[in-house]
Amino acid sequence: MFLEKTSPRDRRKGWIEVICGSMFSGKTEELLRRLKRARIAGLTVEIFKPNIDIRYSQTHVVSHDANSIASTPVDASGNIPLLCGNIDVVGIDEAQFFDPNLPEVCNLLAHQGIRVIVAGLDMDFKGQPFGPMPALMAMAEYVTKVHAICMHCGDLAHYSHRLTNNDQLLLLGETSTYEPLCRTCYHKAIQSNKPS
Ligand SMILES: Nc1ncnc2c1ncn2[C@@H]1O[C@H](COP(=O)(O)OP(=O)(O)O)[C@@H](O)[C@H]1O
Ligand SMILES: Cc1cn([C@H]2C[C@H](O)[C@@H](COP(=O)(O)O)O2)c(=O)[nH]c1=O
Ligand SMILES: [Zn+2]
Repeated sequence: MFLEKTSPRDRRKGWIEVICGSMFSGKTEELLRRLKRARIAGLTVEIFKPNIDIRYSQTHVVSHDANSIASTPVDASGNIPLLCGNIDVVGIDEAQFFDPNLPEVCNLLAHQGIRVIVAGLDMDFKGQPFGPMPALMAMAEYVTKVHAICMHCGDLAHYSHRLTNNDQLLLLGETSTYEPLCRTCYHKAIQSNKPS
């Protein structure tokens, strides 16, 4: 389990944490856990998400287990620093949907002494790296990969298999549209979807 760095002599030293994995792997739960602990520690926390993420709520970050925290929806990563005056910790969910500038924005905030915690899908439904996530993972001090349970065999899952024929990258959804699968079951599912 990720434990916060205690830095009594470095209170203004920032860093980046990334929480990544497939859908249903617990990214949002882990983000909420870290943010709630930061608040318990008396730190000021601000939470952002892309404004296209309206799956469960327009204004809150909500996990599949219905845990939630109020957030500010933004349409571009460049708006985040404008809303971060006097903030100790910044949380960002659904980072895969942000523009390519998000890693630089996170770097800027971390250089300013802010702890930045970013959660997002590392791969899209095709198994390809998703949006700004690979760059964020490269730039972060700490990367935590969490895993769901494969819906076909019960092993650890790290793919998000899409259950519909829609080929667009952006398709909001939950259990009726996606299932987490392990490598073996994902490849079997993809092969059986291919026209023969
Ligand atoms: N196949 C699955 N594997 C693991 N958790 C699942 C699965 N299906 C549903 N869940 C639920 O999803 C929760 C995680 O939700 P959440 O943190 O929102 O995930 P993520 O943000 O990674 O999509 C788990 O605590 C569990 O209750
Ligand atoms: C794989 C994949 C997912 N999405 C969408 C589906 C959900 O609305 C979010 C991911 O949410 P979660 O918190 O990780 O469960 O992303 C998408 O648009 N495209 C994809 O390829
Ligand atoms: Zn499996």
